[in-house]
Amino acid sequence: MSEVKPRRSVLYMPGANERALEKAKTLPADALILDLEDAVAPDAKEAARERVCAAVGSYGAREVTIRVNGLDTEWHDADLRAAAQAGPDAVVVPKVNSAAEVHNIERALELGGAPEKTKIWAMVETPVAMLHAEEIASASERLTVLVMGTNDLAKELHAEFVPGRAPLLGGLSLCLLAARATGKVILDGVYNDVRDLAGFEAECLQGRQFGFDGKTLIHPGQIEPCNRVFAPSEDEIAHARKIITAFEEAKAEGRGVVTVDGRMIENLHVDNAQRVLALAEAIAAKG
Ligand SMILES: CC(C)(COP(=O)(O)OP(=O)(O)OC[C@H]1O[C@@H](n2cnc3c(N)ncnc32)[C@H](O)[C@@H]1OP(=O)(O)O)[C@@H](O)C(=O)NCCC(=O)NCCSC(=O)C[C@H](O)C(=O)O
Ligand SMILES: [Mg+2]
Repeated sequence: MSEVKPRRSVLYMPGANERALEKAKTLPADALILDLEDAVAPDAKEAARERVCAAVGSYGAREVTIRVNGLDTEWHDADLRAAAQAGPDAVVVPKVNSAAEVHNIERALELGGAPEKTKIWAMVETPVAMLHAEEIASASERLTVLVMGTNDLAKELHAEFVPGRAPLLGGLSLCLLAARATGKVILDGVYNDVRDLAGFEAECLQGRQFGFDGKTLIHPGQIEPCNRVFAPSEDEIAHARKIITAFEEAKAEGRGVVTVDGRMIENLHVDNAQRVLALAEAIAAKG
Protein backbone atom coordinates (compact mmCIF):
# COMPACT_ATOMS: atom_id res chain seq x y z
CA MET A 1 0.00 0.00 0.00
CA SER A 2 1.37 3.45 -0.91
CA GLU A 3 2.07 6.00 1.84
CA VAL A 4 -1.11 7.26 3.50
CA LYS A 5 -1.16 10.98 4.24
CA PRO A 6 -4.16 12.19 6.25
CA ARG A 7 -5.90 15.04 4.47
CA ARG A 8 -9.09 15.10 6.51
CA SER A 9 -9.15 18.86 7.02
CA VAL A 10 -7.67 21.33 4.53
CA LEU A 11 -8.10 24.96 5.62
CA TYR A 12 -8.12 27.94 3.27
CA MET A 13 -6.88 31.20 4.64
CA PRO A 14 -6.82 34.53 2.86
CA GLY A 15 -3.25 35.41 1.91
CA ALA A 16 -3.88 39.05 2.80
CA ASN A 17 -5.04 38.24 6.34
CA GLU A 18 -1.95 38.31 8.53
CA ARG A 19 -3.92 37.30 11.64
CA ALA A 20 -5.35 34.19 9.96
CA LEU A 21 -1.91 33.21 8.60
CA GLU A 22 -0.51 33.51 12.12
CA LYS A 23 -3.41 31.71 13.78
CA ALA A 24 -3.08 28.74 11.42
CA LYS A 25 0.26 27.87 13.07
CA THR A 26 -1.69 26.57 16.07
CA LEU A 27 -4.65 24.95 14.29
CA PRO A 28 -4.97 21.14 13.96
CA ALA A 29 -5.75 21.11 10.23
CA ASP A 30 -3.95 18.40 8.26
CA ALA A 31 -3.19 20.82 5.45
CA LEU A 32 -3.40 24.53 4.67
CA ILE A 33 -4.19 26.44 1.50
CA LEU A 34 -2.64 29.91 1.61
CA ASP A 35 -4.98 31.67 -0.79
CA LEU A 36 -4.08 34.26 -3.41
CA GLU A 37 -7.31 33.84 -5.41
CA ASP A 38 -10.90 34.48 -4.31
CA ALA A 39 -10.23 35.62 -0.75
CA VAL A 40 -7.78 38.36 -1.80
CA ALA A 41 -8.91 41.70 -3.28
CA PRO A 42 -7.22 42.79 -6.56
CA ASP A 43 -5.20 45.60 -5.00
CA ALA A 44 -3.90 43.29 -2.25
CA LYS A 45 -2.72 40.52 -4.61
CA GLU A 46 0.96 41.45 -4.74
CA ALA A 47 1.38 42.04 -1.03
CA ALA A 48 -0.46 38.76 -0.34
CA ARG A 49 1.86 36.89 -2.74
CA GLU A 50 4.93 38.13 -0.85
CA ARG A 51 3.42 37.39 2.56
CA VAL A 52 2.27 33.90 1.62
CA CYS A 53 5.56 32.89 0.01
CA ALA A 54 7.45 34.09 3.08
CA ALA A 55 5.12 32.10 5.35
CA VAL A 56 5.45 28.73 3.60
CA GLY A 57 8.00 27.24 6.02
CA SER A 58 6.17 28.29 9.19
CA TYR A 59 3.60 25.55 9.74
CA GLY A 60 5.52 22.57 11.15
CA ALA A 61 4.22 19.17 10.06
CA ARG A 62 1.12 20.52 8.30
CA GLU A 63 1.08 20.22 4.54
CA VAL A 64 1.30 23.74 3.13
CA THR A 65 -0.01 24.74 -0.28
CA ILE A 66 -0.44 28.02 -2.15
CA ARG A 67 -3.54 28.68 -4.25
CA VAL A 68 -2.49 30.84 -7.19
CA ASN A 69 -4.80 32.98 -9.28
CA GLY A 70 -6.49 31.40 -12.31
CA LEU A 71 -4.76 30.72 -15.61
CA ASP A 72 -6.59 33.52 -17.40
CA THR A 73 -5.73 36.23 -14.88
CA GLU A 74 -3.00 38.86 -14.93
CA TRP A 75 -1.54 37.46 -11.67
CA HIS A 76 -1.24 33.79 -12.63
CA ASP A 77 2.27 33.73 -14.13
CA ALA A 78 3.86 35.78 -11.35
CA ASP A 79 2.04 33.72 -8.71
CA LEU A 80 3.36 30.47 -10.20
CA ARG A 81 6.92 31.81 -10.46
CA ALA A 82 6.87 32.99 -6.85
CA ALA A 83 5.26 29.75 -5.61
CA ALA A 84 7.85 27.68 -7.50
CA GLN A 85 10.61 29.54 -5.66
CA ALA A 86 8.86 29.29 -2.27
CA GLY A 87 8.59 25.50 -2.67
CA PRO A 88 5.34 24.64 -0.84
CA ASP A 89 4.08 21.05 -0.74
CA ALA A 90 1.73 21.91 -3.58
CA VAL A 91 0.44 24.66 -5.80
CA VAL A 92 -3.36 24.70 -5.91
CA VAL A 93 -4.59 25.87 -9.31
CA PRO A 94 -8.20 27.04 -9.63
CA LYS A 95 -10.57 26.32 -12.51
CA VAL A 96 -8.44 23.75 -14.33
CA ASN A 97 -10.34 22.61 -17.41
CA SER A 98 -8.02 20.41 -19.48
CA ALA A 99 -4.92 18.22 -19.57
CA ALA A 100 -3.19 20.90 -21.69
CA GLU A 101 -3.58 23.38 -18.82
CA VAL A 102 -2.05 20.88 -16.40
CA HIS A 103 0.90 20.44 -18.79
CA ASN A 104 1.39 24.23 -18.90
CA ILE A 105 1.38 24.45 -15.11
CA GLU A 106 3.83 21.56 -14.88
CA ARG A 107 6.17 23.26 -17.36
CA ALA A 108 5.94 26.60 -15.55
CA LEU A 109 6.83 24.94 -12.23
CA GLU A 110 9.83 23.23 -13.83
CA LEU A 111 11.02 26.45 -15.49
CA GLY A 112 10.48 28.31 -12.22
CA GLY A 113 12.81 25.88 -10.43
CA ALA A 114 10.15 24.32 -8.17
CA PRO A 115 11.51 21.48 -6.05
CA GLU A 116 10.26 17.98 -6.89
CA LYS A 117 8.23 17.89 -3.68
CA THR A 118 5.98 20.70 -4.96
CA LYS A 119 2.97 18.92 -6.41
CA ILE A 120 -0.04 20.21 -8.35
CA TRP A 121 -3.50 20.20 -6.78
CA ALA A 122 -6.05 20.91 -9.49
CA MET A 123 -9.35 22.54 -8.60
CA VAL A 124 -12.28 21.12 -10.52
CA GLU A 125 -15.09 23.65 -10.37
CA THR A 126 -16.62 24.21 -13.79
CA PRO A 127 -19.02 22.18 -15.94
CA VAL A 128 -16.16 21.61 -18.44
CA ALA A 129 -13.93 20.26 -15.65
CA MET A 130 -16.65 17.81 -14.58
CA LEU A 131 -16.75 16.46 -18.14
CA HIS A 132 -12.92 16.41 -18.43
CA ALA A 133 -12.21 15.16 -14.91
CA GLU A 134 -10.40 12.00 -15.96
CA GLU A 135 -8.18 13.75 -18.54
CA ILE A 136 -7.27 16.37 -15.92
CA ALA A 137 -6.56 13.83 -13.18
CA SER A 138 -4.38 11.65 -15.42
CA ALA A 139 -2.48 14.50 -17.12
CA SER A 140 0.58 14.42 -14.88
CA GLU A 141 2.21 12.43 -12.10
CA ARG A 142 2.94 15.75 -10.44
CA LEU A 143 -0.82 16.22 -10.06
CA THR A 144 -1.66 14.36 -6.85
CA VAL A 145 -4.93 15.88 -5.61
CA LEU A 146 -8.24 17.03 -7.09
CA VAL A 147 -10.04 19.73 -5.10
CA MET A 148 -13.77 20.32 -5.59
CA GLY A 149 -14.77 23.96 -5.97
CA THR A 150 -18.45 23.69 -5.17
CA ASN A 151 -19.14 27.43 -4.97
CA ASP A 152 -17.94 28.02 -8.50
CA LEU A 153 -19.61 24.86 -9.72
CA ALA A 154 -22.97 25.90 -8.23
CA LYS A 155 -22.57 29.35 -9.77
CA GLU A 156 -21.82 27.95 -13.24
CA LEU A 157 -24.71 25.49 -13.01
CA HIS A 158 -27.14 28.16 -11.75
CA ALA A 159 -27.74 25.67 -8.94
CA GLU A 160 -29.05 26.37 -5.47
CA PHE A 161 -27.41 25.29 -2.21
CA VAL A 162 -29.76 22.77 -0.66
CA PRO A 163 -29.23 20.25 2.16
CA GLY A 164 -28.01 17.02 0.57
CA ARG A 165 -26.52 18.92 -2.43
CA ALA A 166 -28.69 17.16 -5.02
CA PRO A 167 -27.80 19.65 -7.82
CA LEU A 168 -24.07 18.95 -7.35
CA LEU A 169 -24.10 15.18 -6.96
CA GLY A 170 -23.51 14.45 -10.65
CA GLY A 171 -20.33 16.57 -10.67
CA LEU A 172 -19.11 15.23 -7.34
CA SER A 173 -19.56 11.67 -8.62
CA LEU A 174 -17.76 12.29 -11.91
CA CYS A 175 -14.76 13.78 -10.10
CA LEU A 176 -14.67 10.95 -7.56
CA LEU A 177 -14.74 8.40 -10.36
CA ALA A 178 -11.87 10.25 -12.08
CA ALA A 179 -9.81 10.44 -8.88
CA ARG A 180 -10.24 6.77 -8.04
CA ALA A 181 -9.68 5.63 -11.64
CA THR A 182 -6.35 7.48 -11.70
CA GLY A 183 -5.19 6.86 -8.12
CA LYS A 184 -5.44 10.50 -6.97
CA VAL A 185 -6.60 11.99 -3.70
CA ILE A 186 -9.83 14.01 -3.80
CA LEU A 187 -11.08 16.70 -1.41
CA ASP A 188 -14.66 17.86 -1.02
CA GLY A 189 -15.69 21.53 -1.38
CA VAL A 190 -16.30 24.09 1.36
CA TYR A 191 -19.38 24.70 3.52
CA ASN A 192 -20.13 28.42 3.56
CA ASP A 193 -22.26 28.82 6.72
CA VAL A 194 -19.55 28.91 9.37
CA ARG A 195 -22.12 29.09 12.20
CA ASP A 196 -24.12 26.03 11.12
CA LEU A 197 -22.02 23.23 12.60
CA ALA A 198 -24.82 20.65 12.40
CA GLY A 199 -25.25 21.28 8.66
CA PHE A 200 -21.47 21.25 8.26
CA GLU A 201 -21.09 17.92 10.03
CA ALA A 202 -23.88 16.39 7.93
CA GLU A 203 -22.04 17.50 4.78
CA CYS A 204 -18.75 16.06 6.08
CA LEU A 205 -20.49 12.74 6.64
CA GLN A 206 -22.00 12.82 3.16
CA GLY A 207 -18.55 13.55 1.71
CA ARG A 208 -16.99 10.69 3.64
CA GLN A 209 -19.77 8.28 2.60
CA PHE A 210 -19.20 9.31 -1.03
CA GLY A 211 -15.51 8.42 -0.69
CA PHE A 212 -13.79 11.81 -0.40
CA ASP A 213 -10.47 11.75 1.46
CA GLY A 214 -11.23 14.98 3.29
CA LYS A 215 -12.88 18.36 3.02
CA THR A 216 -11.73 21.89 2.33
CA LEU A 217 -12.63 24.36 5.09
CA ILE A 218 -12.92 28.10 5.57
CA HIS A 219 -13.04 28.54 9.35
CA PRO A 220 -11.09 27.14 12.35
CA GLY A 221 -14.36 26.01 13.98
CA GLN A 222 -14.82 23.48 11.15
CA ILE A 223 -11.53 21.64 11.77
CA GLU A 224 -12.35 19.47 14.78
CA PRO A 225 -15.67 18.04 13.48
CA CYS A 226 -14.09 17.44 10.08
CA ASN A 227 -11.09 15.60 11.56
CA ARG A 228 -13.47 13.45 13.60
CA VAL A 229 -15.79 12.54 10.72
CA PHE A 230 -13.00 11.73 8.25
CA ALA A 231 -11.02 9.59 10.73
CA PRO A 232 -11.90 5.93 11.31
CA SER A 233 -13.77 5.59 14.64
CA GLU A 234 -12.66 3.17 17.39
CA ASP A 235 -15.48 0.80 16.32
CA GLU A 236 -14.36 0.92 12.69
CA ILE A 237 -10.76 0.20 13.68
CA ALA A 238 -11.84 -2.77 15.85
CA HIS A 239 -14.05 -4.08 13.03
CA ALA A 240 -11.22 -3.75 10.51
CA ARG A 241 -8.93 -5.79 12.78
CA LYS A 242 -11.64 -8.42 13.22
CA ILE A 243 -12.03 -8.75 9.45
CA ILE A 244 -8.30 -9.16 8.89
CA THR A 245 -7.96 -11.78 11.65
CA ALA A 246 -11.06 -13.74 10.52
CA PHE A 247 -9.88 -13.80 6.92
CA GLU A 248 -6.35 -14.91 7.90
CA GLU A 249 -7.86 -17.79 9.88
CA ALA A 250 -10.16 -18.73 7.00
CA LYS A 251 -7.24 -18.64 4.56
CA ALA A 252 -5.19 -20.93 6.82
CA GLU A 253 -8.08 -23.40 6.56
CA GLY A 254 -8.09 -23.11 2.76
CA ARG A 255 -11.23 -20.95 2.52
CA GLY A 256 -11.51 -17.70 0.51
CA VAL A 257 -14.68 -16.43 2.10
CA VAL A 258 -15.89 -16.07 5.70
CA THR A 259 -18.58 -14.20 7.61
CA VAL A 260 -17.94 -11.57 10.30
CA ASP A 261 -20.96 -10.44 12.32
CA GLY A 262 -23.14 -12.22 9.76
CA ARG A 263 -21.66 -10.41 6.74
CA MET A 264 -19.68 -11.96 3.91
CA ILE A 265 -15.96 -11.11 3.88
CA GLU A 266 -13.72 -11.69 0.85
CA ASN A 267 -10.28 -10.46 -0.17
CA LEU A 268 -11.59 -7.07 -1.28
CA HIS A 269 -13.05 -6.38 2.17
CA VAL A 270 -9.65 -7.16 3.66
CA ASP A 271 -8.06 -4.56 1.34
CA ASN A 272 -10.56 -2.03 2.62
CA ALA A 273 -9.90 -3.00 6.25
CA GLN A 274 -6.15 -2.55 5.65
CA ARG A 275 -6.78 0.91 4.19
CA VAL A 276 -8.78 1.86 7.28
CA LEU A 277 -5.99 0.67 9.60
CA ALA A 278 -3.29 2.44 7.56
CA LEU A 279 -5.24 5.72 7.79
CA ALA A 280 -5.82 5.26 11.53
CA GLU A 281 -2.09 4.61 12.05
CA ALA A 282 -1.09 7.64 9.98
CA ILE A 283 -3.44 9.81 12.04
CA ALA A 284 -2.12 8.37 15.31
CA ALA A 285 1.46 9.01 14.15
CA LYS A 286 0.65 12.71 13.84
CA GLY A 287 0.29 12.74 17.65
C1 LIG B 1 -15.56 33.23 6.71
C2 LIG B 1 -14.76 34.30 7.41
C3 LIG B 1 -14.80 35.59 6.60
C4 LIG B 1 -15.36 34.54 8.80
O1 LIG B 1 -14.61 35.55 9.40
P1 LIG B 1 -14.85 36.05 10.87
O2 LIG B 1 -16.32 36.29 11.11
O3 LIG B 1 -13.92 37.19 11.12
O4 LIG B 1 -14.42 34.79 11.74
P2 LIG B 1 -14.28 34.71 13.29
O5 LIG B 1 -14.38 36.05 13.94
O6 LIG B 1 -15.22 33.67 13.76
O7 LIG B 1 -12.78 34.19 13.46
C5 LIG B 1 -12.36 33.67 14.69
C6 LIG B 1 -10.87 33.56 14.68
O8 LIG B 1 -10.44 32.64 13.68
C7 LIG B 1 -9.57 33.30 12.76
N1 LIG B 1 -9.90 32.80 11.41
C8 LIG B 1 -11.06 32.92 10.77
N2 LIG B 1 -11.00 32.28 9.60
C9 LIG B 1 -9.76 31.77 9.52
C10 LIG B 1 -9.10 30.97 8.53
N3 LIG B 1 -9.72 30.65 7.39
N4 LIG B 1 -7.85 30.59 8.80
C11 LIG B 1 -7.22 30.91 9.93
N5 LIG B 1 -7.80 31.65 10.92
C12 LIG B 1 -9.05 32.07 10.70
C13 LIG B 1 -9.87 34.78 12.92
O9 LIG B 1 -8.74 35.52 12.50
C14 LIG B 1 -10.14 34.86 14.39
O10 LIG B 1 -8.90 34.79 15.07
P3 LIG B 1 -8.68 35.50 16.47
O11 LIG B 1 -8.90 36.95 16.19
O12 LIG B 1 -7.28 35.15 16.85
O13 LIG B 1 -9.70 34.93 17.41
C15 LIG B 1 -13.29 33.85 7.60
O14 LIG B 1 -13.32 32.69 8.38
C16 LIG B 1 -12.53 33.65 6.33
O15 LIG B 1 -12.02 34.60 5.76
N6 LIG B 1 -12.38 32.39 5.91
C17 LIG B 1 -11.62 32.03 4.73
C18 LIG B 1 -12.30 32.48 3.46
C19 LIG B 1 -11.56 31.99 2.25
O16 LIG B 1 -10.39 31.67 2.33
N7 LIG B 1 -12.24 31.92 1.10
C20 LIG B 1 -11.67 31.45 -0.11
C21 LIG B 1 -11.62 29.97 -0.15
S1 LIG B 1 -13.14 29.18 -0.37
C22 LIG B 1 -13.26 28.99 -2.07
O17 LIG B 1 -12.79 29.83 -2.78
C23 LIG B 1 -13.83 27.72 -2.54
C24 LIG B 1 -13.79 27.38 -4.01
O18 LIG B 1 -12.97 28.09 -4.86
C25 LIG B 1 -15.17 27.21 -4.55
O19 LIG B 1 -15.43 27.62 -5.69
O20 LIG B 1 -15.99 26.63 -3.83
MG1 LIG C 1 -13.69 28.51 -6.73
